[in-house]
Amino acid sequence: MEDRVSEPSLVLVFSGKRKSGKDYVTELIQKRLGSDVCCILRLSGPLKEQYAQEHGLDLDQLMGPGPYKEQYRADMIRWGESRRRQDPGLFCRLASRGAHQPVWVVSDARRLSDLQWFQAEFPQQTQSVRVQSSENTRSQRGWSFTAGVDDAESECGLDSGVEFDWNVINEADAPSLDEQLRPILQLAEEAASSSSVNRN
Ligand SMILES: Nc1ncnc2c1ncn2[C@@H]1O[C@H](COP(=O)(O)OP(=O)(O)OP(=O)(O)O)[C@@H](O)[C@H]1O
Ligand SMILES: C[C@@](O)(CCOP(=O)(O)O)CC(=O)O
Repeated sequence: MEDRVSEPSLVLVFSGKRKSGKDYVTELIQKRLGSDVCCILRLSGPLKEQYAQEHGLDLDQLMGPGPYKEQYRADMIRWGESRRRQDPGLFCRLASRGAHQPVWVVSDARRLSDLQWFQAEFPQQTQSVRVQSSENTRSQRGWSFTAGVDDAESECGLDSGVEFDWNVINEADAPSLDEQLRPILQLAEEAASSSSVNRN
């Protein structure tokens, strides 16, 4: 693996629908664990970087939560799919370049091939996490159904056929995120401390 500094002790692979809160939840995990222990890997990061460069777009806005990226989403999906057809692990590999923390949080798996890549590379360490929110809640966060996006593989590729190790309900009337994330954070802390023992 090019540029990999060290093997992770735990890889948490997150997926969820648009505006389910994948970024929000994964950023909360990183905040709780600290950025020395936990890095966030966005598979869409290298994809958006290259897409922005080729199309002369504003990368910061493409990376953010606002409406800008939605104008380009359908075309970015097509563009990314053509790259993935040539090399299904491309964005997984690029996103994990240089990651050195013991806990990796992959914020945006969308296809079975994304999850399978991490499971194949790190069979002992990989756990899958699904973030769930109702359509009503997602709409309040700015989501509206877009044909060609919300009914395509990018949004539906992990809807069935996967038994997630963890499910997080990101809703106001669900138990607090801190409460739901407690066992995951505990696992991550154990993984991080076993990695520091092994490294010393
Ligand atoms: N539990 C929460 N409390 C408050 N705000 C939230 C919560 N979850 C998500 N949000 C807000 O909802 C919006 C969408 O969340 P986020 O960007 O994390 O979703 P996402 O699944 O990464 O979306 P996408 O990939 O479609 O951009 C953001 O503005 C975020 O701050
Ligand atoms: C193009 C794409 O990477 C956009 C992801 O954007 P975001 O994670 O929703 O901000 C989706 C995809 O890979 O199909």
